[in-house]
Amino acid sequence: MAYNIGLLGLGTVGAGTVDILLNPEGRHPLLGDLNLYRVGVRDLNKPRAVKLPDELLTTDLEAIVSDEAVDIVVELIGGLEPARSLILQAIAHGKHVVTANKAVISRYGDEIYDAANAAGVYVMLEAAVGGGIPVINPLKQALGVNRIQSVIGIINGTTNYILSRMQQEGSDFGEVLVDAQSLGYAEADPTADVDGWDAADKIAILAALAFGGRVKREEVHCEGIRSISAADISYAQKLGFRIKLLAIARRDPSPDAIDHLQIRVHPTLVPLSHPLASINGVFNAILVEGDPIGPVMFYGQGAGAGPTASAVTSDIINIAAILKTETEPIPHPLLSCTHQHYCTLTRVEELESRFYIRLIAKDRPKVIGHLGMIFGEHGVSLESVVQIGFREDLAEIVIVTHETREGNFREALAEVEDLEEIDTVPSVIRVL
Ligand SMILES: NC(=O)C1=CN([C@@H]2O[C@H](COP(=O)(O)OP(=O)(O)OC[C@H]3O[C@@H](n4cnc5c(N)ncnc54)[C@H](OP(=O)(O)O)[C@@H]3O)[C@@H](O)[C@H]2O)C=CC1
Ligand SMILES: N[C@@H](CC=O)C(=O)O
Ligand code: NA
Repeated sequence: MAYNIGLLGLGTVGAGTVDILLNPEGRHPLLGDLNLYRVGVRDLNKPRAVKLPDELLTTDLEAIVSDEAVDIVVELIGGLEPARSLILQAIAHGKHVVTANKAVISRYGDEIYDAANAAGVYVMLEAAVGGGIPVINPLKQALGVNRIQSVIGIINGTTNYILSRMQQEGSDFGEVLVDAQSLGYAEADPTADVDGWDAADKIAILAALAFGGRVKREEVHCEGIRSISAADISYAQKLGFRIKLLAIARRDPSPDAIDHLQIRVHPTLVPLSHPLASINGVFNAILVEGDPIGPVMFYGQGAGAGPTASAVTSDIINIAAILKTETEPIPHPLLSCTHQHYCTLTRVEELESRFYIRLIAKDRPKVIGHLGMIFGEHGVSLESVVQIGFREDLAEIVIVTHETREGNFREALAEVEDLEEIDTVPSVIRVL
């Protein structure tokens, strides 16, 4: 029995997927049951990384998702529209869907999964988080019996690649971003990577699976890496940290916030001894803590044609396996998504973190005393204060706080910024 694949998109991931589908030797025998039936693109004349017969390609994507012969629609065009509408149309026509599109799923997952459940079809998304790393299906299946306490990850390959090269070579941000784009890691608009939105989409998806409730993507606090400078990377190194863009989801430990989740994305100083500190380049890693399993870490290539296509194709064969073994496919309880309620997210001011602050101050007596006093008045205790560099009559001061409520820290910082002796506050970064 052959299952017809309608592929939408033949860019980086689409071409990687075709490469696996057309070269099944030495891979799972179920690949032999798949037939690449139609491929939808925007521009028929564009040079392609894979060679396909002309008659397979079309610019009419709606015809693919409504074609009776298509069994599985694989959406790899990216972006919100027309991806969302095409996925919904595919579902309405009874097609199973595989997608790598975290932007669509994190924003319209409720609509898409409601439609899929009503139609009795699957929407699979292993490639949407962590690229080739199996993390979605393990959260649904192998870790499903655990009470998950936290999910902390480096889940954007582009920013990890940029930060790693800035760390290793002292390279310039813009120059490394161009390399990440040419290697196929970055989104069509790399703003989504650099400003943390891509990681926020992904942690919203992981949190929904880990904690069993829907997450409103717009409530996820998100900061990117544009403001990270070579100076911060170097000071962090001297203080025993690496700067990483972390995506964090955990249960709120406060007794006043039962059932609340803390979900956020921001650059973070990670202690060198922490397992996430040594994840470099396009590699991603996701550290999950559950009860009773304890810590589990998933590690691998989080972007790029081949690794992402591996996840896409594994979802396709999962669906093919179900189609092959079940005459009347019913939503498989470990593969479908059925949660209905929305999780409550803790406001960012209530979060507890340590902070790294780099200040440029006038080099005068009592400056450090004033800083200590202001932070102290807001209940923010300082772990270390180092006056590191001098520039004419200015001093560079690097402070690391103890764990503190973010709201208190922000109030203190606003007062510090108003001090006559403070020239600028170039960096404020949370510390893990
Ligand atoms: N690149 C990566 O490493 C990863 C990407 N992803 C996700 O995978 C998806 C695809 O990404 P990627 O392969 O990098 O994207 P690309 O930009 O490389 O490819 C997009 C493809 O979709 C086609 N396309 C886009 N819009 C339309 C449209 N309106 N009508 C018809 N065809 C269209 C393009 O056609 P044409 O070629 O003719 O322009 C192109 O073939 C995205 O959701 C992305 O977030 C997930 C994990 C990793
Ligand atoms: N642009 C993304 C691609 C995969 O999701 C990344 O850099 O991680
Ligand atoms: Na994955």
